[in-house]
Amino acid sequence: MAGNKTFTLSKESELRIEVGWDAPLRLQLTSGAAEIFGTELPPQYWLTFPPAHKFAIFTWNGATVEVDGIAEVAYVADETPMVSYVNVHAVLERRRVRAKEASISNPSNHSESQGPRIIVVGPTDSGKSSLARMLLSWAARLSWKPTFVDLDIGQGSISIPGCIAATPIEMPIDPIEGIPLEMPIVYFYGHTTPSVNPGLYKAVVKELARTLEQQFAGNAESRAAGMVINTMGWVEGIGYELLLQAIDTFNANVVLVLGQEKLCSMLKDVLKGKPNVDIVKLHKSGGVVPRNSKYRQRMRIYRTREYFYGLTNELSPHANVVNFSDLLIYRFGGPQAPRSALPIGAEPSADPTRVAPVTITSDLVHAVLAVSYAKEPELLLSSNVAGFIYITDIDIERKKISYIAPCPGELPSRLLLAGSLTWVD
Ligand SMILES: Nc1ncnc2c1ncn2[C@@H]1O[C@H](COP(=O)(O)OP(=O)(O)OP(=O)(O)O)[C@@H](O)[C@H]1O
Repeated sequence: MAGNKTFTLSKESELRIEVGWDAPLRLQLTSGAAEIFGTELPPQYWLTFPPAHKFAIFTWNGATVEVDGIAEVAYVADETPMVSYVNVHAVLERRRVRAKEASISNPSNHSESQGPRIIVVGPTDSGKSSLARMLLSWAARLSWKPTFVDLDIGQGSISIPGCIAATPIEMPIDPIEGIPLEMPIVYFYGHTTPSVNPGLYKAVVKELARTLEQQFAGNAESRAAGMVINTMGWVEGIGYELLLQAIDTFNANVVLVLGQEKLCSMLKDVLKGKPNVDIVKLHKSGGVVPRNSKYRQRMRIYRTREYFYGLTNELSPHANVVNFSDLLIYRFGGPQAPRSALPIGAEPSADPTRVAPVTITSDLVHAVLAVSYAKEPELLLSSNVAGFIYITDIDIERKKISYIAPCPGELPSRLLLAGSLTWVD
């Protein structure tokens, strides 16, 4: 599709758009009211969407939208699962109101004043992130500040890939800029698939849950607003095991299962002993665009680039050179004890969460490292991270490391974590 085009949307329909890879696309709402994943569009205002963006403009009561530019795909669909999604939102809203009332009438009872803890599960490309966004934005439009937890290390939307993170959502999510990056709580796993070190993945999930639990205990407002947890699309084998762990660790009480009967019945069966957990099956939207591994890889690069340079290159990252001795780099899952060092008969067991120092070699060039808030190496697992740097050069002779950081000045800590994440400018 090329040039300007006006789309007329009738009640409860949506315009689905896929922006091409080569150029951005502009659009404006010319009449009526419409929203993108729960966030209302400003009227008569041109919005520019970057290449490869895929989204839907949904209207409850009718709207017209003018599109300028080339879209790879643009069509109107009037069959959507949006009514069922908003019905879930209405139930959640009542629970938040009840929790808030309880926090006023009985402030010491933390279980009654706990709002809904929703976890969105389903296979890859079932629309989990989009549904999580809608639920968060609809809640934020009603002045709640729900916490968004993203456990998807492949396509993380709060931090960079390889991390799990949480952040309060205080405003409807910007359809272009996404989740605001202000002060999220980020834990570093270091790889983009959990199978590299499932034990570590479980441990960082636990750490994030522990930190959030502490925050909720002291903040009645965010406790009542509850949380929305987005998960990975891996629902078989270890992936399924990790889902169950997440439901349990975050004490989720609403499990929304997108588009898979089998997963829903498995969860109902395994969670039948927990009557306070509601499991709700929802239809996947026909608009969800399946993404292949190449696209996902490209989006990961895009996301890391955005961290260092900003969405529109508005950040200017800083190059620094330090001595080897200025930085202490560790990695998790570090070396298991050799058999010879074990008591006779004992089997070597690698602790997936044990940290080991990393020897600085040229192998670290292009590595993305997390800067930890930990005060000592033993605390690396339980500490969240302040941000990331990437290594541009290692001078073995002069023992110097060159790196790029998103902001100037000294790093907040000299304890860094390495995984398998890399970035090439
Ligand atoms: N109704 C829709 N119309 C058009 N595009 C959509 C719609 N719903 C979702 N999308 C797009 O489809 C893609 C996949 O959706 P989404 O990210 O929500 O799925 P997911 O299940 O979270 O994926 P993952 O497998 O990464 O976990 C995204 O680019 C999203 O913006």
